[in-house]
Amino acid sequence: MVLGAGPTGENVADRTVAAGLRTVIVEAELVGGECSYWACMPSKALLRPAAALDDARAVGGAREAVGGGQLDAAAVLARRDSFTSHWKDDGQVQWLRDTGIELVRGHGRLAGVRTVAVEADDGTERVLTARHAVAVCTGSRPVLPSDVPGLADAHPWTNREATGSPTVPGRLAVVGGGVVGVEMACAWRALGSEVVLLVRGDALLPRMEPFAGELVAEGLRGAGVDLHFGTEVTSLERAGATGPVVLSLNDGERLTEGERLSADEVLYATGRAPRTADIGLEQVGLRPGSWLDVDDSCTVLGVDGEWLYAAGDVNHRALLTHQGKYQARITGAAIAARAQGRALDTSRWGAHSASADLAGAPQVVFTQPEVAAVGLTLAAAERLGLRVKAVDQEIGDVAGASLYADGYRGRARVVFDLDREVIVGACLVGPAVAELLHSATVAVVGEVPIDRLWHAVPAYPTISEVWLRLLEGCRG
Ligand SMILES: Cc1cc2nc3c(=O)[nH]c(=O)nc-3n(C[C@H](O)[C@H](O)[C@H](O)COP(=O)(O)OP(=O)(O)OC[C@H]3O[C@@H](n4cnc5c(N)ncnc54)[C@H](O)[C@@H]3O)c2cc1C
Ligand SMILES: NC(=O)c1ccc[n+]([C@@H]2O[C@H](COP(=O)([O-])OP(=O)(O)OC[C@H]3O[C@@H](n4cnc5c(N)ncnc54)[C@H](O)[C@@H]3O)[C@@H](O)[C@H]2O)c1
Repeated sequence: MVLGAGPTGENVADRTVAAGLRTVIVEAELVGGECSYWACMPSKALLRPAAALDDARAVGGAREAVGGGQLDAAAVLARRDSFTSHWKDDGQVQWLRDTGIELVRGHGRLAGVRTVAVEADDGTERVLTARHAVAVCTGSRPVLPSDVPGLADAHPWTNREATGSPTVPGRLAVVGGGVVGVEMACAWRALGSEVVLLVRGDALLPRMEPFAGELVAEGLRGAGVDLHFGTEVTSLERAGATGPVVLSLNDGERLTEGERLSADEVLYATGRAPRTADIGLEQVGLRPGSWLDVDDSCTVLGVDGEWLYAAGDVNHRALLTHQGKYQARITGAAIAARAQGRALDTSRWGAHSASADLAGAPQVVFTQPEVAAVGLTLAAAERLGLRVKAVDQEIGDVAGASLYADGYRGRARVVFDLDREVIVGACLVGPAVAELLHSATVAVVGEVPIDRLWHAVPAYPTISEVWLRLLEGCRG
């Protein structure tokens, strides 16, 4: 039985059905989860037109064709709506049906060993007991600070409004310099909002290589985003239900109107919390509201009998759709193996070990410029005590990049393990680097020795030729 039909839950169910196990999936909202309706898909649908326009503007000849025109915001929002299927899940429900997965709609709560009670919208309850396993895939929700006066009454945007708004706000304040903050600042600025990005710390994307945040900051400022570091919101006040919201700031740098800022909407992009407050964790001896600790097979720790699994955002290993789906494949394989009485292979890179979560989870930040990263940063590798060196390369020096965009600006870094002679991390920043990332993921996850990578020849003249310079740097 699977609790939550986001991308992770759907994939666990797909794998257990494929293994011949009867599978029920329980969903409280829309089949497809946060990713399909209020996260990955709509946010990328909002960002892609801006990137396409920037790409055209960066190429002489094409630049003249598009001129100084702005995005057609209504058309972009309509295209976004089509990517969310207008917030209807008929297509995904049909996929469940075609795959042989049974859907039970309602809010599920653990009610004992292998047992889930599902409360339907009309208040009726149905109790289901699984033969083999329950996989909790309930995802995460936005977390807002609890100590900022006026925040709740200001009706702040979370990721749901930021990806689903039917209109473009005139002035948008964004709080938080993580991935949601920078992507949404980029998207709404391109759609015509005046955007102020308020960052508590002194850098964007603090978990990535420092140059990633620096180049994204430069890109945002170049696009007209008003970016402030060292700035905290101390209180908010919304004039009436629909009037502007006034933010009081503890301001590292001076803003307009002394230390007060007025905006039509304010987006809080300040991180995620697990959706576990009301899923019956207390029935199995766990603390409601906590992230679910799992081992590498995604089996929940602290619950006897190896029947409870947790995959996707809810286990806090890597809050990314593709890693959730990867964990789902591992979880499905583990459930099937245990159901068939087979031993698990939980060795590193084994069939039942989500090893890549920690060693090789790739991520793309779809700003202009894009950021694509996998594996360890230099700082993280050093913290682990690895003997490493960083090899840096300006991507614009590569012929393929200069053809891609006039004055291409971007940087790449690989982190090279001097003892094992393999690449343990890579970070690429620049236009169109997202599609280069899988080459880096294969190098990191495959632990391909530098002597063999030397023979992996990138085609001329592509941006991938940056690999030649990076490999020379590793060897030199
Ligand atoms: C704005 C934004 C943009 C993002 N962009 C990207 C991106 O480009 N790429 C990327 O890889 N990741 C991205 N992410 C992260 C990505 O959305 C998550 O990692 C992903 O959605 C996690 O999938 P999941 O299946 O674990 O959880 P979810 O997608 O959250 O799905 C969980 C499901 O469980 C259901 N559920 C919860 N509790 C219950 C219950 N008690 N009973 C029944 N059902 C329940 C929910 O209704 C939901 O449908 C983004 C996140 C945000 C906020
Ligand atoms: N393209 C992608 O892959 C993508 C896009 C969006 C989101 N995501 C995933 O979703 C997750 C959530 O993203 P997110 O940006 O909400 O979280 P995040 O943890 O990446 O960033 C939140 C930021 O808000 C700051 N912050 C926290 N509390 C604050 C406060 N009270 N005031 C001001 N700043 C505060 C934090 O210091 C942090 O920098 C991420 O872990 C990411 O993996 C992925």
